Amino acid sequence: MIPVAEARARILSAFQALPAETVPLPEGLGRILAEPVVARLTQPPLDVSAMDGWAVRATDVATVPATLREIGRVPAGGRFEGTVGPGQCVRIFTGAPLPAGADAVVIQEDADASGDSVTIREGAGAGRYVRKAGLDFRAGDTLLQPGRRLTARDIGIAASTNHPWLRVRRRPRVAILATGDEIVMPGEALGPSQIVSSNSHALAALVRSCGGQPIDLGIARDDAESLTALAAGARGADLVVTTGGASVGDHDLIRSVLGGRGLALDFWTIAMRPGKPLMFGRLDDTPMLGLPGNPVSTMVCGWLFLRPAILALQGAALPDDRIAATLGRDLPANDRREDYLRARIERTENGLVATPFPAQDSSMLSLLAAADGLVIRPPLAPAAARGDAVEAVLFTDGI
Ligand SMILES: Nc1nc2c(c(=O)[nH]1)N[C@H]1C(S)=C(S)[C@@H](COP(=O)(O)OP(=O)(O)OC[C@H]3O[C@@H](n4cnc5c(N)ncnc54)[C@H](O)[C@@H]3O)O[C@H]1N2
Ligand code: MOO
Repeated sequence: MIPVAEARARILSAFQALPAETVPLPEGLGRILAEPVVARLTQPPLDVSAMDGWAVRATDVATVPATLREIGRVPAGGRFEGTVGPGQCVRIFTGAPLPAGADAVVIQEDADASGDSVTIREGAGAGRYVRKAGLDFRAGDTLLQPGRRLTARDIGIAASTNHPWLRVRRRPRVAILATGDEIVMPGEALGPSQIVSSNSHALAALVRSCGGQPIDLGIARDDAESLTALAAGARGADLVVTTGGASVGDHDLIRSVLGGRGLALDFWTIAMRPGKPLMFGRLDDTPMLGLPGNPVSTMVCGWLFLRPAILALQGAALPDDRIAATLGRDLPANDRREDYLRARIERTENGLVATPFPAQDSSMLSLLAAADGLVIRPPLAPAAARGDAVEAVLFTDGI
């Protein structure tokens, strides 16, 4: 059994970023940026008004009230060709370019207009309500760095600088192979001792939420022929994930069958609960992560080992999902496996409080669905009391 941190490091070292591809801007949402987004223009392109009112010369309104003559008007998208001279002003609207000669804007609430005569009641210093050209960004500025998962805000800024498409990492193709005679697909007729392959679906959803493209290879029966045939479908994937058949029982065939058919293991078994029989290696040329079949073990290992691999394939940094919390209940001493306890995590006036559920059996998906995260108990940790400091994983979108 190798430590959790070593398993994670060995898995991560096997992956590098996939090539980039070009996608239309709206399809960039959630993708990992492969090349910097550099401003193609300056924003705003000219000095513009931030308000509706009159463009003035600040010196003309240094003493108020002051009466000016309106010599024209300029809407957003328009342009006033003349120059504002002493005693003159131009009617202006939000976003419109400031006319030559003017250096400030008086908002319309502070002025009274009658014909072309405008009486200013509140003065405005030079630069008042003027957005200088380039206030937001200038052509050539780097606005977004590679490795970033694109948000709606990022799509907005890329659009504002006139990028119709983006360079993002190709979505990793992740083949998912379930195993077991007792497993059937949702919707299929269930025999008395059969169960639904929740793992296939939960893993596919996890893959998708990390930016990958899941490929369902189906459910291999507990025989060498079925397993070999379905595992062949992994060819061409960037990663194959198996679930079940990882342990030591007579029907746990992943190592015994695939071992003779192209599987080269890097490691098998880690000092972790849930997830002890985790395996990692290559199936021919395809990296392979063998997850334990228990549904909670599959998903907790999916979060801790599969997600980082999919992010590494996209050149994305692993978001920090660790938090400091205080324990909401007493815990017994731990054995030599690093324990990940499903827990409710609440924000209180004393900070985050993490309360592990009393039951932790790795078949109980209901408690995983109810959990906000996982309290981490290091190997051989002594008994802990309510109120003690603990580290926890906080689930974010995707699990
Ligand atoms: N003698 C030992 N027995 C076991 C050990 C051990 O060290 N010695 N380890 C236990 C641990 S820990 C785990 S975790 C499990 C993992 O075993 P497998 O990876 O071989 O998983 P299976 O036996 O195939 O299945 C376990 C459990 O999960 C259910 N399952 C499997 N696939 C799915 C699926 N796609 N969707 C939903 N549920 C699934 C399956 O029906 C079993 O109930 O081994 C322990 N045993
Ligand atoms: O490691 Mo198993 O995942 O404890 O049930």
